[in-house]
Order: sequence, then structure tokens, then C-alpha cells
Amino acid sequence: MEDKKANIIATLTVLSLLLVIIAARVYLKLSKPFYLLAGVDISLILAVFCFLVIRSRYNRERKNLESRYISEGRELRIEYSFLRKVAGVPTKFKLEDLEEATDGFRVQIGKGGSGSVFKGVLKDESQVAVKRIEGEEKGEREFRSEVAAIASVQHKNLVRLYGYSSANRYRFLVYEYIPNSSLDVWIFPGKRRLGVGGGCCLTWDQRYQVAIDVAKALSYLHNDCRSKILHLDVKPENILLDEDYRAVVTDFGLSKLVARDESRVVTEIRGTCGYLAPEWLLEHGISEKSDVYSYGIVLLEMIGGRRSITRVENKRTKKKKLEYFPRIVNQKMRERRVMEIVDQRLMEAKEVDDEGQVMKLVCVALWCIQEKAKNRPDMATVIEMLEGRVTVNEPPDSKLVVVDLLAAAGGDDDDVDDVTTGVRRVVEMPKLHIQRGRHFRFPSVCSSIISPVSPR
Ligand SMILES: Nc1ncnc2c1ncn2[C@@H]1O[C@H](COP(=O)(O)OP(=O)(O)OP(=O)(O)O)[C@@H](O)[C@H]1O
Repeated sequence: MEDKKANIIATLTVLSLLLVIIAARVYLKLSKPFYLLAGVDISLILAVFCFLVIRSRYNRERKNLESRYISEGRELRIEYSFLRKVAGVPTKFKLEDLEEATDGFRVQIGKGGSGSVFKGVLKDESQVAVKRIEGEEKGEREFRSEVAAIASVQHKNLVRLYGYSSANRYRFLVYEYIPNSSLDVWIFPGKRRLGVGGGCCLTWDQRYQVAIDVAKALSYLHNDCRSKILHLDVKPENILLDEDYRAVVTDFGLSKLVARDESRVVTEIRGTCGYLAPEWLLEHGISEKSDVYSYGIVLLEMIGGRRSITRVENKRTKKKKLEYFPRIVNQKMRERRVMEIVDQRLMEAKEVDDEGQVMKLVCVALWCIQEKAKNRPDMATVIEMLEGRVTVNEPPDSKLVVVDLLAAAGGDDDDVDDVTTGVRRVVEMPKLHIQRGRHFRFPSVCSSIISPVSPR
């Protein structure tokens, strides 16, 4: 605008100076005053030209410099945000940023125990999943532990936290977006992806790879971080699949940071029924082996394409009772009939021909769900087993009584939906007392469901 103004003034000045010369020529003829005036006029016109040339050069250079600074600034900003991402420093977002990114929280891609998850796109075009934590006190606790735990971790099989926001009554966590939903929709028939449809089935090889990926993520959390991180909510809903169907573990809402030298911690019961290790009930304190247990249950669910606990109806009495899949697997493994427990859809598609590999996965799973935590392998050993560097021996026989009890503790005959759907429900757990002679006293809610209780 200023440039234009200056150009107009310069042009008008030149024109008026030319007019002065013409007028002088008419009135003064070729007299001495005319030459004097013409000389002054021409010098002024030349001065205006020089001013215009210098000014335009100056402007050009200024513009060049400006655009260089802008692009350098942008590069710096990109570099800064890249470094933040690489260093894993979560950004504090404004609520308006998240509203804009999610288009007013329009596309919901998930719902869990602590809130809803929405799809969004940030200004730098990265796709994100924005988790809106709902609920007052519980939400605050989960929010804090999630930020604390995940802010410091960097592993390709663990979800990345881009940032967070704490505005009004909601708190938000902003994660990288993982496109292929969670493992449950890929292994359990009939499960649907929110807003996308359903009926998906992961191949055997993909399942085996997912088993290795999750083991690596957990091993990293247990062994390679500054503090030991216990996830404490390992289940198919918290295992996301990326574009190549590789696993990315998410949801650190229940996780716990533990000092390296602490072998066990005592904490209130948290987790999802069906995936809780027996030590939660026995009140001995929990450890990373509690994650190993939940992982073992997930392995069994991947092999069988079914939940570890299902509700079955007695054809004769029409009474519903809970069926416990790990016990069936244990029995089939001892009878060397492991192929009978493999997901029927995979068998029909003739996808699984390596019985040895099935046997290996079953044995690893049964090792992981050993009732005594010390008998379970650590996650690093599980990786070695799955990748074939360590021989997998047959696990000791186990009645799985305590485990069965824990599974059942989430619901009784009329109310078992939560235990059979993987929805987190931290129930008032029945206290299990160890009496002399090592008998267990079972509370009434469970006594009708569990199978033979024997002194152990
Ligand atoms: N980063 C992500 N990318 C894509 N989808 C996601 C992402 N995070 C979560 N989801 C979807 O949202 C669902 C619920 O997420 P999440 O498990 O973190 O919520 P939650 O409230 O903590 O659940 P819960 O506490 O019951 O385990 C997931 O099962 C998944 O389908």
C-alpha cells in the first residue's frame, strides 16, 4: 500500500516538473532563466528516478529477507515440534485447539471405562485420537498416572502421547492416531469397530506377531524404563493395531510407577475382571508378573478367538453359568489336542497348519497364567520363547481355582455381561482368606460358580 502511494507521488512529481519545463519553454522562450529552471527540473526528475530505483531495490531485499525469516521461523517451529515429539515432551493444548482438531468432538472412535475417544487432525496435519476423560475424582487420578507414565516412554509398540489439556470439567489426552482399532474387534466374532462396521478376523501369523509386539512393549515397560512401569490393564481393548496390523499398547490410566528395587507393591484392586492375576485377591502385593498374567489371558483369547470367560446355558436346566476357557485349554494341551481350541474361523480358512507353533503359544500362555507369580516367566523370557531362542517346556498342571474365582468375581449368573465383554469394572472384590492348612474360604457370591474347591 505504502509502495503504491510513493509511486503515485513520484509520478505526479515528475509530471508536474515536466509541466513546469513546458510552461517555462512557452513563457520564457530559450532565455537564460528557462535553461536554469530546466536544469533544476531535470535534476529533480533524475533525483526522483534515483529515489524510485533505490527504494524498489531496498523493498525487494526487505521482502527477500522477510520471506527468508518466515521460512526459517517455520522450519524452526517444525524442528521444535519435531524435537518435542522425538523427546516425548507432551504439549499442553488449549481446549479451542482440541475443539478445532476434532471438529467439535464429532467423530467418536472409542469408548472405555474412563471416557470417550475422538478422532482429530492437528494444525501440523498429524492425525490424533483425543481421549476425553469423564468423571471427577477417578478421572483426575487416571489422568495424572497416564501423563506421568507415558510421557517418559518411547517404544514403537507403545502409543505416543502428543499432549494433554485440562479444561473445565473434562481432561483430555492427545495420542497419535492408530488406524486399525483395537485387537478385540479383530479376534472376537461379532465385535464392531465404532462407526466403521465389523466382522474382521486377524490371520494366525498376524496374531503371532501381535503376541511378540505386546511382549516387547511390556518388557520395555518392566525392564528398560527409569522406573519400572506396571501397566495393570492389559487386555485386547487396550492393544491397538496400526496400518500393518502391528500392535501398539495403549491406556496407561491404571498404570503404576514402581522403583526398580521394589519387587512387590500393595495397591487397591484395579483392572478388568477376567484379566486380573490371583495375587490381587490374595493381598500379597502385585508386581510386573501381574501384567504377565493378563498377557497370558490375552494370548489364550487370541488363539481361541473367544473371551476367557463366556456365559453358557445348561441345555437341561436352562441355567446360565460361566465357562472358563483357560481351563479348557489346559486340559486340551495335556491331551495333545491343541488344534481343537484354535479359533474356528482360522481352522475353516485352513490358516493354521503348524501345530508345533500353536502348541508353543499355548504353552507360553499357560506359563504366563500360572497361579504363583514366581512361576511365571518375565516378559523378556516370553519374547525369547516366542522368537524361538528359548525352549518352551510343558507348563505344570494347574487347577486354576483362584484364577477361576477371580474371573467369576466380576459378576454372578444373572449379571456377567461385564466379565464377558472386557469392559473395565473394578468390583468390590470378595476377600479371600488363607486359613491354616491352606484352605480358601470362598464368599457366597462365587461359591456357586467355581468348580471343585480343593485344599492346595
Ligand atoms: N490412539 C488411538 N488411536 C485410535 N483409536 C484409539 C486410540 N486410543 C483409543 N482408541 C479407541 O478408543 C477405545 C477406548 O480407549 P481407551 O481404552 O484408552 O479408553 P479407556 O476409557 O481408558 O478404556 P478402559 O479404561 O475401559 O480400558 C479403544 O479401545 C480404541 O478403540
